[in-house]
Amino acid sequence: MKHQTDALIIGFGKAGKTLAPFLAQQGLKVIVVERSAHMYGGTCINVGCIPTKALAQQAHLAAQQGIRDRAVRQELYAQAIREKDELVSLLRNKNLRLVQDQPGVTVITGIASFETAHLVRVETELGSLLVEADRIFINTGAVPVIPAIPGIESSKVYTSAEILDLAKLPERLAIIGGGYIGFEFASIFAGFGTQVTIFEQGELFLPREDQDIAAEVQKVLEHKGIRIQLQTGVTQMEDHEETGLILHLSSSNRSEEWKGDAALIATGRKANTDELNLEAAGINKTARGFIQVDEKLQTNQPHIWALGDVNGGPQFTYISLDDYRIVKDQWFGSGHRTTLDRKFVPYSVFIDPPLSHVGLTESEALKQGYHVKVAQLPVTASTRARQLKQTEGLLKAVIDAETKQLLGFTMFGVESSEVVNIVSVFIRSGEPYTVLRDTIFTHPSMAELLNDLLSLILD
Ligand SMILES: Cc1cc2nc3c(=O)[nH]c(=O)nc-3n(C[C@H](O)[C@H](O)[C@H](O)COP(=O)(O)OP(=O)(O)OC[C@H]3O[C@@H](n4cnc5c(N)ncnc54)[C@H](O)[C@@H]3O)c2cc1C
Ligand SMILES: NC(=O)c1ccc[n+]([C@@H]2O[C@H](COP(=O)([O-])OP(=O)(O)OC[C@H]3O[C@@H](n4cnc5c(N)ncnc54)[C@H](O)[C@@H]3O)[C@@H](O)[C@H]2O)c1
Repeated sequence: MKHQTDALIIGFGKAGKTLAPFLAQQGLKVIVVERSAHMYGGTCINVGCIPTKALAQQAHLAAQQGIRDRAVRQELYAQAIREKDELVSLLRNKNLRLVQDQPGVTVITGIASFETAHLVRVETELGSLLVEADRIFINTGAVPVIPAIPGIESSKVYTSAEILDLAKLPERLAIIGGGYIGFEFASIFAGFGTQVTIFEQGELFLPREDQDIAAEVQKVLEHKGIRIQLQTGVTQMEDHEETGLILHLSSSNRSEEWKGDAALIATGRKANTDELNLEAAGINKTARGFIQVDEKLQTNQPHIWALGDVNGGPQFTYISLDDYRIVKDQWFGSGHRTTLDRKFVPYSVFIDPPLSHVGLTESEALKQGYHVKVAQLPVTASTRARQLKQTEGLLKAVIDAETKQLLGFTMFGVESSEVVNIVSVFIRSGEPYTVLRDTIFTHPSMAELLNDLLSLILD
């Protein structure tokens, strides 16, 4: 069977699921192909942001109760997994409805691969079909990088998606890789009382952050029982009848073993293109294996675009959403939007409490030749944090001493993932920091700390 369509979207990611109804509302015939019925809504809804943050919230509540009894912790964990599953299932159905119920959009469940630059084969459970499209949007996301470690195929070694379904709370968990995923799962499992050790090959803890911030985060995480071993690689993994899993480790000065129940692989994510047969469409890839795009997300084939993680941009749901905006703007907007005009993109690592940042760090600003003024404030300064009983962490602002502009902001503390968005909007306004310093905020709130933090800057 062969379908003819104006627009074909491969992958039900954030960009694709937003683009599909929009294009249909403009009168285009749209087909969305998603490989798995368990993935309507994409990574974020099913195995990414949403389930991890749902578990993080329950882990936080469990940690606050400080329960040591193993059976009670196991029950709290099992309940959290059940609630996470319910939430994911609800959102997956809602996402499917939002796309499928839009007149003009057809969702096909199957694996897409290129036959030619305009023709795509889809392997469904009921057989194979072809889709011929005028325009094609690739939104197939990313998959975990699995390092070549002997024994990694053990059933006790999990990817981030697999560990979300782990029924039994591990007593000892190793995490390979100290990045976003490693830290967020470390925080989740430590919250439920698991002894977590992170093995990171790099020599610095949180290398992108200023070292005063990194030191504070490390102190708080270690206080929560998370061990962090830098400059450590895993050379072999072995199932063991009594202990469960043994990891053979190598660091610069010694080799040792770790014994526990389970390990999580969190060593980065690579483009999900293996099944696409990009060669048949003549689509170029970058040296890192991502689909090569220009600043308007167009591939070397002018009728094919790549959006989201698969194009090698920052791997965040909100960047995938912005990719949608860039593509939309090319036909239905000013035509000016590009990836180059993304300024001051914030991020949050959802550990407990979250670490959030926007703009330059102090060391980046100094490297770029700015003459800076810096303010720091502990979260204990906040009455709101005291009410919430979450007084860990600190805030830091970096100001250009000459122009008085706010160059960067970091907050390690409760509700930082909200506060950072206020600062991000403010920095883009180009106003001097004094405007934010003197802005009226509600009380009690975490945002009002911005008044106090910026008042520490002396003119
Ligand atoms: C554990 C975890 C936690 C995360 N937490 C956050 C967070 O808190 N905040 C944040 O902003 N980001 C987070 N991210 C990153 C975020 O999930 C991704 O950046 C985002 O989901 C990428 O979306 P996308 O549009 O690129 O595509 P995806 O959402 O990845 O969708 C791609 C879809 O394409 C389908 N597909 C793949 N190949 C084919 C094919 N050949 N044919 C048909 N369909 C195909 C896949 O099944 C998938 O559904 C997290 C990621 C992970 C793994
Ligand atoms: N809160 C969020 O926004 C959020 C949450 C989760 C994931 N994400 C996205 O998902 C992406 C992938 O996350 P990630 O944590 O897998 O990748 P990452 O790139 O953030 O971190 C991977 C880490 O693993 C280390 N590493 C690599 N190979 C190793 C090895 N063999 N042994 C030990 N350490 C090794 C690297 O040095 C690095 O520190 C992130 O880049 C992020 O964009 C975002």
